[in-house]
Amino acid sequence: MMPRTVIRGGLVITAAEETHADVLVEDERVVALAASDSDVARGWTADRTIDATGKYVIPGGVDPHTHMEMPFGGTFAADTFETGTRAAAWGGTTTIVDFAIQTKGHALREGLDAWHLKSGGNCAIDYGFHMILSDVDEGSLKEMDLLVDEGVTSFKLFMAYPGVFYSDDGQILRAMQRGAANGGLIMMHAENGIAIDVLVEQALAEGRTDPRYHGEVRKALLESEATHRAIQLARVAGAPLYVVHVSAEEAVAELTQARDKGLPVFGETCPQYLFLSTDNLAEPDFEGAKYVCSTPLRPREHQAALWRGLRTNDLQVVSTDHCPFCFTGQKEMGRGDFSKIPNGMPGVENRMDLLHQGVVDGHITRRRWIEIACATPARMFGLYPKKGTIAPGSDADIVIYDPAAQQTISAETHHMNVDYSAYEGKQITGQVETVLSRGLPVIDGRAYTGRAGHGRYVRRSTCQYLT
Ligand SMILES: NC(=O)NCCC(=O)O
Ligand SMILES: [Zn+2]
Ligand SMILES: [Zn+2]
Repeated sequence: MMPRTVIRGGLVITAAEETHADVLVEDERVVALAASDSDVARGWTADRTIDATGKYVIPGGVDPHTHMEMPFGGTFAADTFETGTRAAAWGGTTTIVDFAIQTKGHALREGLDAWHLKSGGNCAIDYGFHMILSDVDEGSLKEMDLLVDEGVTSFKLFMAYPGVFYSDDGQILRAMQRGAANGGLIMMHAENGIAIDVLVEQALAEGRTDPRYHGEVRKALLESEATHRAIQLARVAGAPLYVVHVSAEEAVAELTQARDKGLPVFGETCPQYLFLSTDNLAEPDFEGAKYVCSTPLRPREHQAALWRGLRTNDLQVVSTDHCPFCFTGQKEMGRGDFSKIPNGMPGVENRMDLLHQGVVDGHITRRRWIEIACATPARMFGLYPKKGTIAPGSDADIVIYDPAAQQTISAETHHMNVDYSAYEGKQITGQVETVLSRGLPVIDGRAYTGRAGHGRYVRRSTCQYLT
């Protein structure tokens, strides 16, 4: 007999509906939902019953943008697949899609194999990969086809970071054309890196070396210019486009304009852009380094445009871009030169809670919370309905969420392998109570009960958001 779990009495929230329903889980899957007061639900027997009275029963979060152990800026992101996926589970995320990296001059396959080695047997929750293209040439274009067939169905390109990940417009166009043919979705880091490097050089030459200048040189106009250019290139290629970590109001406007034309252009933002600002980058005593990421944090006024974009579906997804570097020893590499601060921020544990706070604050509805954090990321990256919803046949990736719990975010209590929290002291209404990953309790009444190696690699299908 397969182990059976019944979750009773909660409010089941999916992107499509909210219902008072009991959920029957058999082994790794959801097998049925039935109204909590129905004879059908009452008739279910189970090995375990979870009482969700007064709680939300929501799909596990799908975070489609993380960088565990990423080599970047002369160091490595501080979370391993083991620590990072455990922290994700604590925060109610049950699937991540991380980025395997092609090293310049090397095959995509080499990069993908390396990421499988790092992650295999170490993850607490399920995971997939996108591929970062650092070297678009005939060889890597051909390899894209093979990767799509293997479930790596999305490819990130960079208009930023010349000499590291940067691709020029010709390379971008070629990759987009290939994506249009093989179904691979192009994800774009849209910032004009060539112009930014000029401004970095000028700032440093004038002695403007503090973390806040990271935000000043990476101008909103250079994000919107690159976003515009990426959209036009995608149109020429006849390819859909997904713009990652959108932070500038002007970039949202580019996406809105494209979508108003009916173009298949999508945008993602991250909690740091919704809750933090250049005020954080300007914190004294080099504390601003904690908030250095790219695209950068923007002045507070941009936040309203991002929330609006999430409401109007001009932005479809909220990921974390989790790329943690410790303040001590890592962020400190950039004392006296902001351009040497490793770019990236921690957040994989905080996303579901911060977005729930967005519900409490009236920015989005409960269903929209689930849509942007679970269902649409799953659809966008070919994981739906296995992930991102609670329905018969879906993986039993389920979170029991207490909407009334009060918590204070802190590095003292978080589970990410990083020595600070970007949201230190922030009060949140709502907290994850129990998390099932394919039926297995990985967080059980706020205790960790998962294990490294439970998480499986997921082969993804191509983007389902258009269909
Ligand atoms: N975002 C960031 O600052 N670091 C991670 C790499 C990237 O996504 O560009
Ligand atoms: Zn990026
Ligand atoms: Zn990233």
